[in-house]
Formats: sequence, C-alpha cells, structure tokens
Amino acid sequence: MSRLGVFDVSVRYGKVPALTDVTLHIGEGERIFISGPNGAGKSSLLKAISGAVPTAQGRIELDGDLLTGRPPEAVARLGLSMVPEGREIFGRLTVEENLRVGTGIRRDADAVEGDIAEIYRAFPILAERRHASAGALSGGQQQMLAIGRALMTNPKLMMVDEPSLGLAPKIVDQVYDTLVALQEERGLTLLIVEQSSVRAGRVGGRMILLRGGQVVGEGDAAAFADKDALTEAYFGKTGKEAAE
Ligand SMILES: Nc1ncnc2c1ncn2[C@@H]1O[C@H](COP(=O)(O)OP(=O)(O)OP(=O)(O)O)[C@@H](O)[C@H]1O
Repeated sequence: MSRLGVFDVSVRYGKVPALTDVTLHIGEGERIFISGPNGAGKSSLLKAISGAVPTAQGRIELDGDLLTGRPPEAVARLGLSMVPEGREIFGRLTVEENLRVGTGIRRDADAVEGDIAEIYRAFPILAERRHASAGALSGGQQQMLAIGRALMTNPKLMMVDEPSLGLAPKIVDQVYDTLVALQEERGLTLLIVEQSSVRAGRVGGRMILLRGGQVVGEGDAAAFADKDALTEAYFGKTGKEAAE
C-alpha cells in the first residue's frame, strides 16, 4: 500500500478543468517533486489532497484512509501537513507562538513541548530567535519556521509548495539541505512543488510533470533536468523534432 494514493482525480473550478484524471502514488519515505508550467494544476493537486478544494471525481488515500470529502482539519488529523506557498507565517506572533499554532488539534498535548524542543534542535536559528516576532526573520528563516511548524503535527506526509519562491539560490540550497536531512532523520515522506526541474534534479528524487492538468511525464528528477526531456513534456515534442 502506498503512503499516498491519488486515483483518477479531477478538479474543476466551475467549468474550468484544473486537473483531469490524475493518478499517482507515493511510497513511505519517498521524495516526489511535482513540476510543470504556470497553470499546470500543481497547486490544485495540493489543495485537492489537503481538502482545500473538492474533487469532481476520483479518490485520495493516506495510508489507506480516505481523504476525499473530508475538510482540511480532518485531513490534517489523519497525518497530512502542508508548508504553503508564501509560507503564511504570522508576522506579529513570535517564532514560538507560530510553532504552537495548530497544535490544538493534537490529542497528545504533553508531547508538544518535546516536539518544540526537537524543532529547536533541528533549527538552532529558530531557538535563538524564539521570542522574536516572526515578521522580523529573513525569508530563509521564515521558510525554516514554516517547515518547523508543519513538522509540529508529526505528519505522515508533508507537502511543500514552492519552497524556492522569493529566496536567493544559496538560501534555497540551505532549505533543501534541511528538508533532505529531516527526511533522512525522520523517514519523512515529502511531496514538493518545484518549478525548477534543474533544482529538483540536483536535490534528487522522483519527478511528476503536470501540464494542462494532466500527468505528462514521470521519472527520475535528474533525468528531467535534461533540457530535451523538459521541452518534450512542456510542448509535446522535443526541440529536435520541433525544428524538423
Ligand atoms: N480559484 C480558481 N478559479 C478558477 N480557476 C482557477 C482557480 N484556481 C486555479 N484555476 C485555474 O486552474 C488551472 C490550474 O491552476 P493551478 O493554480 O492549480 O496551477 P499551478 O500549476 O499551481 O500554477 P502556478 O504555478 O501559476 O501556481 C489554471 O487554468 C488556473 O487558471
């Protein structure tokens, strides 16, 4: 059984199809990149998984539990957490207050303190700045905080929407180093939306390419960093064929 199973899922906004018959599976501990051009349906896929938008068709399961039809809080309770695009940090709250947001859904309140201590061990910069307002952190530190906050619910699957957005390449390197280290330490299962196939190829993992709301390619991320593979997936044929 897959950790995450997406079976023939379609999403529509009114009459606009955003995803059509998308099927994908993620194994426990796996790292998957979702890539594709603007409007490909990447955010719609994440929203459908997290329960933020309804599916028009198909079903989604996490460790065999049906997610489809459940509200986001119920999906979160079943073990899914999300690092949203733009991070959605509460700028006026302190770093530690941000980490505590969302822990209310947990039944094991006693474990929260231990988890906070563990996040601080993984992210020493957050420990250092625990009483600072989150709005005062740099973009990279805010991304770390968003990741730390998502870990606080002990997720079975963590989804990260465009972690590179607005960050300098060196900082993006640090963010990915952190994600990979967390995965190695905790056996975390990661689904990452990443526009840059080159970046995904460098980090490594499996890549699923979306275009026009459909899966148009799947394979080793490093192979997709190859320009021809991308051209083919985006435009339907390779640069060479297009020239003929
Ligand atoms: N709230 C909405 N109402 C109507 N159409 C929408 C809505 N959100 C997305 N769409 C449309 O659904 C399709 C998929 O959009 P989606 O945002 O999922 O793609 P994306 O790959 O995440 O794009 P981007 O990289 O620009 O965020 C697009 O055609 C988009 O215009």
